[in-house]
Amino acid sequence: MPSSPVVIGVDSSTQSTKAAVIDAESGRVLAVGRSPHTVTGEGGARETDPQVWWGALCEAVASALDESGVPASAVAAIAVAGQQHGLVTLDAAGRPLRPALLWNDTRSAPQATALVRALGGADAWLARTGSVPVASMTATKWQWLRENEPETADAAAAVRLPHDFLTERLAGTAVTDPGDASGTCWYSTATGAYDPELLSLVGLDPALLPAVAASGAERIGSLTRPAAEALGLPEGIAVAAGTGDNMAAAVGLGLGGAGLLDHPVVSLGTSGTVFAATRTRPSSPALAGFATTDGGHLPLACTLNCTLAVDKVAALLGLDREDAEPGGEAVLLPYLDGERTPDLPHASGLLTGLRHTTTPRQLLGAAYEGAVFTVLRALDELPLGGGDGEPRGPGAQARPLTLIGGGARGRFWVDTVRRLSGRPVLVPQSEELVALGAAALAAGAASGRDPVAVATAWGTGRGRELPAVPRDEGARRRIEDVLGDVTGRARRSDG
Ligand SMILES: Nc1ncnc2c1ncn2[C@@H]1O[C@H](COP(=O)(O)OP(=O)(O)O)[C@@H](O)[C@H]1O
Ligand SMILES: O=C(CO)[C@@H](O)[C@H](O)COP(=O)(O)O
Repeated sequence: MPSSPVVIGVDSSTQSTKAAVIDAESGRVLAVGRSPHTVTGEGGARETDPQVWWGALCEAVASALDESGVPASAVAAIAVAGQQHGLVTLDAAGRPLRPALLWNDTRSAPQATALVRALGGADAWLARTGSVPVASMTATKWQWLRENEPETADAAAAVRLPHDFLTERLAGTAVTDPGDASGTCWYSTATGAYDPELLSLVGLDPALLPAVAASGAERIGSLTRPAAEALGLPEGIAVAAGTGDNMAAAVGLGLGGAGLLDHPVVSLGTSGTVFAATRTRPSSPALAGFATTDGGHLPLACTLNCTLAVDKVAALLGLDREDAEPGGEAVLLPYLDGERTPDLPHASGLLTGLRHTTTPRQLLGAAYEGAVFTVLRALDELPLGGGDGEPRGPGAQARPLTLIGGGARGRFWVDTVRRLSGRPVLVPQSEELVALGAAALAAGAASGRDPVAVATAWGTGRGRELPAVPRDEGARRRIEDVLGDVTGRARRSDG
C-alpha cells in the first residue's frame, strides 16, 4: 500500500469507462476499474444516455478503489477525460433532456455542409476554429437538434461535452478546458475563447456553455457531498477541469507544453486517430486543428471505423481477431459507420479484388489494412518539425509511431501498422494512457505541478520499440486506388 497520496484518472470513452487508481509519486497503477456503456441508434444515429456514463463512472471508481486496497482517505484528487464532441443538453436541474449525440453520429452531415458554406468556406473555419466542421463536431449536432427537435433545443438550460458533464457532477461547477472546447467548432483556437459570431451562427446562447479553464489540470472545485457519497470518496478532494480523451492521452505520453513536440501518435480504439503536439498551428482541411489541454496545438485526424469495425468483420467471417493474414489483392474499406476521414458520412463498407484464391483470413487482414491505411494516410498532413520545435527535417519520417488504444494490444494491429507505415513503432507499457493522462491532470490539480512533467516523471510513455519493416507499397497502392475512386465518386455526386 502506498504511503504517498493517490489520484484517480477516469477515461469515459465510447465503449466503456475505465478508472485508474495511481500512486501520485511514482505513477504506479494500483488498480483499474471498468464499466461498459450502451450505444444505441441505427443508420447514422449513435446515442448514449449521459446517466449511463455517470453510473459507469461511479461503478468503475468504486471497483478500482476496492481492488487497489487503498483507503478512500488516501485519494487526493480526481479528473475525467471523455470522448470528444458529444452533445449533452440539460434542463435547469442538470438532468439530460435526451440522450447525448455522440462523435460518431453522422446525422448532422447536411448541417456540417451548410455551416461550411454559411461562413464562406473551409478556409474561414480553419482560420477561426482550426477545423472544418464535419458531422462529428458539436456545433453541427446542435444545429441538427435545432432543426429536428426544436422543442429540446429551446428547452436546453445548459449545453455540455461528455467530460465536462461528468466533471460538473463531481464538483458542481460548469467548467471545460481548451482541449475539449477545441472540438466544438464554436471555440476559437486563434483567440482561446468562445467565438461569439460562430455561436450566433448556430443560435446558441453563450450563457448555456461552461467556462473554459486555463488547462485541464486547473483545480476547478472540490468533490461535493452527493458525488462523494456516490463514489465512496472523501468530500472536498480536488477536482481538475479534465479534458477530451485524445488530449489526455497526449498528457499521459508527456506531449505538449514543456514536454515532447512533433512525436506522432496513432490510437486504435472505436475511433482511429493520429495526432502530435506541435509548435505549428495546423491549417489543413484534412486535419482537425485541436488544442492540447493547456491551449497548445494538437493537430489530429480521426476515423469512425477502427477496432469495432474490424471486430465486426471478424465476427461476420466467424474468425478470431488474430486469425488474419495480409489481404493480398483484396481491398476492404470497413466504413460500416460512414466515414469522417476522408469525409464520407454516407459511405458503407466496400470490398473489391476478390479472387477464387482469396481466403477468409485474407479478408479479415484486408479489413485491418483498410482501417490502418485510412489512419496512416493522414499522418503526412501533420505539421511535424524535426523534433521539439525544430524545423521539419528528415528525422520527422524516421521517428517511431507511438501506438496506443485497445488495438495496440493486438498483434495483428501492431503488425499491420508496422507493415503499412514502414516506420518503427513504440508500444507503451502502460495500457490505459487516457486514464493515466487524466490522473496526471488530477495530480496537477492537487499539487500545482505541470501535468505533462508529472506524466514524464511517471514514465507512462515508456515501452518497447519495434524496428521498422519494409513498407508494403503494393497494399498501400491498392488501397489508395480504391479510396481515390470512392472519394472521386462522392465528390461527383455532391457537386
Ligand atoms: N487484446 C486485444 N487485441 C486486439 N484488440 C483489442 C484487444 N483488447 C481490446 N481490443 C480492441 O480495443 C477496442 C477498445 O479500445 P479502447 O481504446 O478502449 O476503445 P474506446 O476508447 O473507443 O472505448 C475494442 O473495440 C477491441 O476491439
Ligand atoms: O472524435 C474523436 C476525436 O476527434 C474520437 O477520438 C472520440 O474522442 C472518441 O474516442 P474513442 O472512444 O475512440 O477513444
